[in-house]
Amino acid sequence: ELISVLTGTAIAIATGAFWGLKDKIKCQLYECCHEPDVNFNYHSLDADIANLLFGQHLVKDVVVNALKAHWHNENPKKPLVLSFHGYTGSGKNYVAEIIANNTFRQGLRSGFVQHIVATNDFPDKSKIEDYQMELRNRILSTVQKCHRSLFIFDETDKLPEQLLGAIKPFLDYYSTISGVDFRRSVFILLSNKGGGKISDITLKQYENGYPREQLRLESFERELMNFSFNEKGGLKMSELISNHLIDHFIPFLPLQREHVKSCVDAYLRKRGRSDLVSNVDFVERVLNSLQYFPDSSKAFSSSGCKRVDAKTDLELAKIRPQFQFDDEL
Ligand SMILES: Nc1ncnc2c1ncn2[C@@H]1O[C@H](COP(=O)(O)OP(=O)(O)OP(=O)(O)O)[C@@H](O)[C@H]1O
Repeated sequence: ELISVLTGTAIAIATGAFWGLKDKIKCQLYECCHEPDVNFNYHSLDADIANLLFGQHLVKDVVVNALKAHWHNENPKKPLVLSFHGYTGSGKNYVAEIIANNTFRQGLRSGFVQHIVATNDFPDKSKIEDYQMELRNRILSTVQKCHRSLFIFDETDKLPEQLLGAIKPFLDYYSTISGVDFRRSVFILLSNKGGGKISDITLKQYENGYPREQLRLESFERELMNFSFNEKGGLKMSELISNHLIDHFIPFLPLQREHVKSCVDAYLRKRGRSDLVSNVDFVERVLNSLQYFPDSSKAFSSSGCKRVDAKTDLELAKIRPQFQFDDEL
């Protein structure tokens, strides 16, 4: 009897080792849904948001903690759904990318991250039914491969209502859909909706001379909910809201000149031109090549930090290289 117990144990160990080895080899070749390919790094996410993102204190407060709580919850009731709102160039896609980089080794290139851009992926209105099916299958098959998948819906405000309706069941409190458990995945909806309201609130704070860092999430959340409810075409969005499927509405504030300057500095460092960071004339030329609003105070950049790289490159191209100057002598 002892021999048979020992043999059984040896077989179990050998089988375990075999599967372990097989998994290891497979994961060397393909992406796997566990460490090190999928590993939420709370500390580096926190550090990245603190160091790389300028002027968005609310994002830092809410996003990092919401993700941390969801990731460490053994038994989440639903997927985490974050709705990012704000004007162009304020950092919505950038934050989604930072989240992907701190969760998946391959970042946005991971097979467990789906970046869905409404106007690009679903351009033809007459094909809505095909798109509905396609989108549903895309979501299902991704979560089937990894329950920790991340879905980024860019331009959610331009997503046809039928398509927004198609994703609704995935955001809901169901334990499984077609046998797939969605509760550990994360959905991030990006839109420009509410950008005007966010900017009004931030402008008022600015004009009253209070620091924007004093603005709290509550000042925006109700406004954003009302806005998404009432706006034309926001019907399905309002269904997501009334069913409490969106966990957090996160406002991206319009960026001030000082934040854009931080973007210019960061880009110069990335390009290996830290020497120009303290060159006031150069930095001012870049900043002046962007537009600001409103006319009265020019408080905010119209394109946030979006065109900073291109504008900085343009100014860099105008600088005559030193050696050329020497040559001419
Ligand atoms: N708050 C910010 N801090 C640092 N860099 C930023 C910030 N906002 C934007 N950027 C820079 O500008 C680029 C463009 O921003 P991003 O694509 O995130 O804007 P967006 O809010 O998603 O705009 P859109 O609504 O047009 O899609 C980013 O890749 C990043 O380099």
